Amino acid sequence: MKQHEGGRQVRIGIITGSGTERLPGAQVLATMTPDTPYGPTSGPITLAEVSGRTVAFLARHGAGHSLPPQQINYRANLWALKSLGVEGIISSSAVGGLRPGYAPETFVLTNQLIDRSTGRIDTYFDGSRPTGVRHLPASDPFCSTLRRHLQQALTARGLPFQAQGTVVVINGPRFSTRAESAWYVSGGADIISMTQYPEPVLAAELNMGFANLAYVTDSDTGHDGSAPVTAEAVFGRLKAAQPHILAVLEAAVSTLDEGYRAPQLMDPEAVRIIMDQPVPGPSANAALGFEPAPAVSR
Ligand SMILES: CSC[C@H]1O[C@H](OP(=O)(O)O)[C@H](O)[C@@H]1O
Ligand SMILES: Nc1ncnc2[nH]cnc12
Repeated sequence: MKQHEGGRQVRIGIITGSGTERLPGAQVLATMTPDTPYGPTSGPITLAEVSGRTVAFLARHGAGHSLPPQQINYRANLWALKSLGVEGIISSSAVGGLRPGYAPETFVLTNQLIDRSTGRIDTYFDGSRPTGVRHLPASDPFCSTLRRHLQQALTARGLPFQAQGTVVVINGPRFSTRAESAWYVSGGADIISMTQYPEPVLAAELNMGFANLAYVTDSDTGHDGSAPVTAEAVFGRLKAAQPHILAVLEAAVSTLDEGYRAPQLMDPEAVRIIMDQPVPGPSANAALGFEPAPAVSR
């Protein structure tokens, strides 16, 4: 088990989405910008104490929401969290609701996904390392234990939620057409996102558990008679909901006991080979076309 900051173990990661770039209730212990074999993360990773637990926190869109969903370096983000010792990740996302029951201001504990993104690198097992060919069993990409902790937190606060939901993930940055939205509903989707892929499968490839707290900000193209979604409407709803989103994330962290073990879906030896890769450093990142990471601060 890796240890940081005077022997503290970092076992829980938090990845937040649009509108949530800080954990105001957390005591910050350190801020770091880890290099990875895949280039820089979305931004600094903050080690913080939340409800007596040390967590590693990352805002997926970077500082000032500078990264659009299709440009996020998902592989670097998940690799960096694993390298800090993280075993389970709780994430948050703004989503559109596609059906009755998934109305704006409802929370959803996503349990299934349909990937309709394009061009995103969604595996560590791309043949470039001596891991052998690996195929992730992806039937249940969200961790039921982490979802249960989120459910307890939502219930305790009396917040409206759906205990299950299938998310369709589009590439963005544009929103969907009416025809696309209707098609996703006919295919079984309940909610729609631009970021919930490939985070869960990359986490699973590294034997980390992953759960998502989705918050419905809109009704997408307006199946319920409301106006079609705009980014402004999404951010407006998120601003009002932010205290609840943070409280639920923090409460879920507080109830996760030390005995949490992530589903082990990948051969640990293959994971070790991925995690033992040398980190090329900032100059190599630049050669790969990535911006240098911001400076480390403490
Ligand atoms: C501002 S609407 C589009 C943006 O918001 C969601 O991001 P996140 O899941 O990180 O909260 C959506 O998927 C898009 O990236
Ligand atoms: N309607 C929508 N489509 C895709 N991503 C979203 N994020 C929030 N609302 C969304």
